[in-house]
This record gives sequence, structure tokens and C-alpha cells, in this order.
Amino acid sequence: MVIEGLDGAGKRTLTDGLTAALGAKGASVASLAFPRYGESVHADLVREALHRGHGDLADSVYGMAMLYALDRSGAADGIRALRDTHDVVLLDRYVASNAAYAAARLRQDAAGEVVKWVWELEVDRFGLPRPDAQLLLRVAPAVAAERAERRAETETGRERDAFETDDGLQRRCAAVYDELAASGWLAPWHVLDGVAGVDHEALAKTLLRQ
Ligand SMILES: Nc1ncnc2c1ncn2[C@@H]1O[C@H](COP(=O)(O)OP(=O)(O)OP(=O)(O)O)[C@@H](O)[C@H]1O
Ligand SMILES: Cc1cn([C@H]2C[C@H](O)[C@@H](COP(=O)(O)O)O2)c(=O)[nH]c1=O
Repeated sequence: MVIEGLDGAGKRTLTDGLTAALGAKGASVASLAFPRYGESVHADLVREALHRGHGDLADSVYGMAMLYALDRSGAADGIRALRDTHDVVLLDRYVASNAAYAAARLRQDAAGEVVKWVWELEVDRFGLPRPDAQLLLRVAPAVAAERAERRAETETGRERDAFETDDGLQRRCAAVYDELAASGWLAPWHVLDGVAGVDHEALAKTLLRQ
């Protein structure tokens, strides 16, 4: 089960709430967040590039997308193992993040070249496990930006990065996410209203019925 959305949308908060609600219903839950900072060299290179390390690496849309994909490829066997031993595996960001951000950076839509390339690379070539469902935590880009900004002020080590400070990118990314969800890209999507707030207990109940 994948949770997707803009930077600051509240994905980590939803992952934690859903983990607790599913656990309270007796389900065993494992969670993983991408990029896997501190666990994979590819993820650490991403973080450094997003904070202006490694020269012009962050300017390369395909170069950055390749690093994210390699991070996930290194986690594929682990995800399969978690799927075998847990009722629910929650992934905070997955392949659709690469599709949405790369398309938004290149000013393409969900039918564009780079979204096809992400599928060919991550699904066809790397053989990443397909999710059963994807939850799009939908909030207006301005709300997500405000949450990310507030978090940067209150949490150490959470300074906003090159993508988080780019309002235009976040707006375009929101549009691509809507298109990916509408087309059922990679797996079925459920769109959640992240501004009104998500009822974790009710969502856990719905997900366990599937
Ligand atoms: N429903 C909500 N209402 C108000 N604030 C929220 C809500 N959900 C999360 N927040 C706050 O917004 C900030 C961003 O939330 P969170 O870290 O969960 O987002 P995220 O989507 O995981 O972000 P990123 O992708 O950038 O890591 C946090 O400070 C969090 O406490
Ligand atoms: C997994 C993944 C992420 N991104 C983008 C989305 C964010 O702006 C940054 C870092 O993610 P975080 O949740 O803020 O830590 O990277 C991406 O473009 N492609 C991906 O696969």
C-alpha cells in the first residue's frame, strides 16, 4: 500500500496514524519511506544533491530519477520479504513519486515520455513489486508548502530542499498526481482529502476489507 502526495502533504503523519489504527485492529504492519535516507547510498546522494551538493546533479531530471529508482531497486527484495511476513506493508512514496516529480520538472503531463520511461525502468527493467493500492493524500500546494515551512522551523535537519522551495514545481506536480490517480497508473488509487483530515480508523477498516 503506497502513500503519495506533495512535499509537506502529511504522508509521514498518515503513515504513522494508519500504522497505529491497523495495529489496533490486529493487523501486522511494516512501513518504509523512500528515499531511504541513511540506509542507501543512492538516497543519501539524492539528499545531498537536493541541498546543492554534487555540482549540477540536481539539474538533471533523469539523473535524479535514476538515483531514486536505484534506491528502490535495492529495497525490492526487502519489500517482498515484508509482504510475506506482514498483513500490510505501507510505503511512504514509491514509483509514482518519480513519475510525478520528473514529469512536473520537465513540464510534461502523465501521458508524457518521462512517465513511460519511469515505468520501463522501475517496473519492466528493475521488476519492482506492484502495489495493491495507492493513496493520494491530496492537499492544495499552498497548504503543503505552509506545512513544510512550519516543519522546517520546528524540526532540526528538515530545512526545505530545492524541490520543496519551488512552488511552481509543486503546483505542476499536484496536477500530474491527479492525472496519475485518474488513469489508475501502476495500481488503483484512492484520493484522500488531506485538508479536511483523514479518519485513520475508518480508513484502516476500509483497507482491511480489500
Ligand atoms: N492533517 C494535518 N493538519 C495539519 N498539519 C499537518 C497535518 N498532517 C501533517 N501535518 C504537519 O505538516 C508537516 C508535514 O507533515 P509530514 O511530515 O507528515 O509530511 P510529508 O508529506 O511526509 O512530507 P515530505 O514528503 O516533505 O517528507 C508536519 O509538521 C506535520 O506535523
Ligand atoms: C521517492 C521519490 C521522491 N522524489 C522527490 C519528492 C521530494 O521532493 C524529494 C525527497 O522526498 P522527501 O519525501 O521530501 O524526503 O524527492 C522524487 O522525485 N522521486 C522519487 O522517487
